[in-house]
Amino acid sequence: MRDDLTNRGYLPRRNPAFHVPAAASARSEAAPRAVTDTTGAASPLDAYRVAKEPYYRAVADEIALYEAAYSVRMPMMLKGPTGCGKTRFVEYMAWKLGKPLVTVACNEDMTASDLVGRFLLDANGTRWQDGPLTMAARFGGICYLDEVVEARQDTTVVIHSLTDARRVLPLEKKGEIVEAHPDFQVVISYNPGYQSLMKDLKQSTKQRFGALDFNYPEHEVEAEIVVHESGVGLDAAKKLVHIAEHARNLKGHGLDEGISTRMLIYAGSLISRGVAPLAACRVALVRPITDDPDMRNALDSAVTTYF
Ligand SMILES: Nc1ncnc2c1ncn2[C@@H]1O[C@H](COP(=O)(O)OP(=O)(O)OP(=O)(O)O)[C@@H](O)[C@H]1O
Repeated sequence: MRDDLTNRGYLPRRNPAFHVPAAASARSEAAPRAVTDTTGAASPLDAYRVAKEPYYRAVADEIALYEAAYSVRMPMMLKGPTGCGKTRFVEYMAWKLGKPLVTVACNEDMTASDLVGRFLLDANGTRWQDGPLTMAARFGGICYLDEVVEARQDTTVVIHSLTDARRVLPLEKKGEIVEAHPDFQVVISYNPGYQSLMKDLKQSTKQRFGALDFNYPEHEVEAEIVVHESGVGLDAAKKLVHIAEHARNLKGHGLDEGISTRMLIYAGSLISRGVAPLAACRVALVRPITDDPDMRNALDSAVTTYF
């Protein structure tokens, strides 16, 4: 049930910051494909397999481009506004390529040790615990740093030696240099709308990545996604997309960000469970994105145009 809800967008996939993907808990359906390190031992990344095919509706040639990038282990940057499908895409690609996916939700309190690892004290003394980046590098996973720009620049630089020709990670505290497993890849997500001079990636970080642009899909495709993910009918889904398009035109004119595909799925989910469309749109589309009374009125009247 939880997986069903997660796949339909009701439940968060990425909290806490360093997590086992929801799909991993439903692993029993797929034949287990053990991850091995170079010595052939089983790996802790087994828990990070995406076992069930995630629903992903391709919008252009992003799947082929990503596959080509992965074939040369090019680090990738997924650029686009919030809730437009970047995370779903990387989950789908990890499944398609049969690689474990280790996701880290970046934040400004994150330190390099949170990524790389640290010594822990337990009953038997101190022991080293790999962080998510080290684990993915050691055992060959895709490490997805979501909203990487939220991390401080001195944290982000730890990925530099892994994202150029060296493909190594020095663990200074441990006195070890980890050579990245051949399957290892770093993927970051980046919302260009949020960037400011104070908060941006260094050029020396950006230039280590290939980049794929994401945006809200065109009308028919977005409606198809909303139908699939929320269970709402196609007519209502199309109306929801019209409302979103209206709001997206107000970005920069009173709205910081437009209504995302994720929000449309929330609205569709409420409608498909019997909530009146006006109320569903207010709760899921209008109230979350603005507190400005005039803007709320403008969006409410856009809603009443369609419902
Ligand atoms: N092309 C798509 N195919 C299938 N589902 C999609 C697609 N685009 C968006 N979605 C749906 O929209 C929801 C939000 O997308 P997702 O979580 O991938 O956004 P995101 O771009 O990673 O957002 P954020 O930057 O906030 O993390 C997904 O859970 C999925 O249901």
